[in-house]
Amino acid sequence: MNASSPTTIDVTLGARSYPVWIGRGLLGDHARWRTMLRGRHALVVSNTTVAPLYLERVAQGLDGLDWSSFLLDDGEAHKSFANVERVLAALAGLGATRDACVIALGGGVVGDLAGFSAACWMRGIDFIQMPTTLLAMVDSSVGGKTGVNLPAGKNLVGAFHQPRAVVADIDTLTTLPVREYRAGLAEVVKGAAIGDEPFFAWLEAHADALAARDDDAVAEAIARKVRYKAGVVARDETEQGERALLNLGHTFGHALETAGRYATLLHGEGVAVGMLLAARLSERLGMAAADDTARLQRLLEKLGLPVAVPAGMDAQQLLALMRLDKKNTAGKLRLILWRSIGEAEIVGGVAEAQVLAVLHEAIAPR
Ligand SMILES: NC(=O)c1ccc[n+]([C@@H]2O[C@H](COP(=O)([O-])OP(=O)(O)OC[C@H]3O[C@@H](n4cnc5c(N)ncnc54)[C@H](O)[C@@H]3O)[C@@H](O)[C@H]2O)c1
Ligand SMILES: O=C(O)C(=O)C[C@@H](O)[C@H](O)[C@H](O)COP(=O)(O)O
Ligand SMILES: [Zn+2]
Repeated sequence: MNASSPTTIDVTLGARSYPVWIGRGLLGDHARWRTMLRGRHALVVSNTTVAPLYLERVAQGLDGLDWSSFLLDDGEAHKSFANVERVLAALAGLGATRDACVIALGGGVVGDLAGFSAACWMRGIDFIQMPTTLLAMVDSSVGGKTGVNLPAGKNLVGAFHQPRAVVADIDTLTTLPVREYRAGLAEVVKGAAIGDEPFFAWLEAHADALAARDDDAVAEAIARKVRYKAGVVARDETEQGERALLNLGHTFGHALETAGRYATLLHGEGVAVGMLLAARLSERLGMAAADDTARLQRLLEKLGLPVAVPAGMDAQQLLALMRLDKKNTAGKLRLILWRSIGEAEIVGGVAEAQVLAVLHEAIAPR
């Protein structure tokens, strides 16, 4: 895999189809992504950690355009409505017209917020995802879910707004801290756990290589996960059905992230713990076998991911946060559970008592 021959995976959505390019040196491959910019204006949204590392590489490709950058402070807490307003003010300052393009350079926080800002400006302009975390490459940059958090919960405000292209330059992963890298692996495991048992078995077989950040294993894991997600999104762009499966572990995980005020668990870490809680709930409801839970836990541990609810969390508070999850209907919890590895399903009307039992057990195990 190199700059001249990246892996290309198309997200097929008719006239709004777009390529996901995965390879080395892609931020500097200006000829490739510059063709995606239609107008005269571009706003690069990044953050104070990523911009010093990679903004210059992107800036060289914007020569001749009216462009500027807007940098967020680092962290999930900055995926906020207030920052959307600031990005929109930056677009206004640039004089951005409807053919302008927002470029999201960073992890999922930058991508979600920049994408939502692009969806709002003049009722929707182009944006390009340039993911620089593993999590953003395998998940958040693909599929067009954009949005921000509210104090009441994660991603409560947002829009489906697809990017024009995704430029995943895997060279950027060399500077990614190990904890962030591992958090990205959780979303890879999730894809396999939902609907691809052979991929799950491949992850088990390559867990040591992935934990050691072996280049070939990482590149293959990225491509396999993106191919899987692109297929789901193409079949169900706005989550009327199948796409909800991509939320495995998220009802619990989002509650854990929010309860910790984004200072305790990273998103991917919340998903790791959340998947395990979903597996235990599946077991409790008689849907799945304990062996599958154990297999999931072993893989997460091998990849260096947390598997326990952090100390000090309260089951009732977590349940209250779960009640605001977007999948719920008619005041009832709707969760993604599984029958076995690779066979997840949407389960409505889950009794709160069962969820609480799983939470209590996890918080104070016997
Ligand atoms: N839209 C979706 O479909 C979707 C999917 C999954 C997650 N998400 C969202 O994505 C967010 C999590 O994304 P994330 O895990 O990328 O977190 P993040 O955006 O906070 O990035 C993680 C950390 O890595 C730093 N960083 C980024 N790239 C770097 C690099 N190359 N080198 C060094 N440091 C780098 C960032 O500054 C940050 O400190 C959450 O808000 C989550 O809700 C959205
Ligand atoms: O793309 C999707 O669909 C997902 O659910 C991917 C998730 O990994 C991601 O965290 C997403 O942001 C969650 O969305 P939400 O609808 O639960 O807010
Ligand atoms: Zn996620």
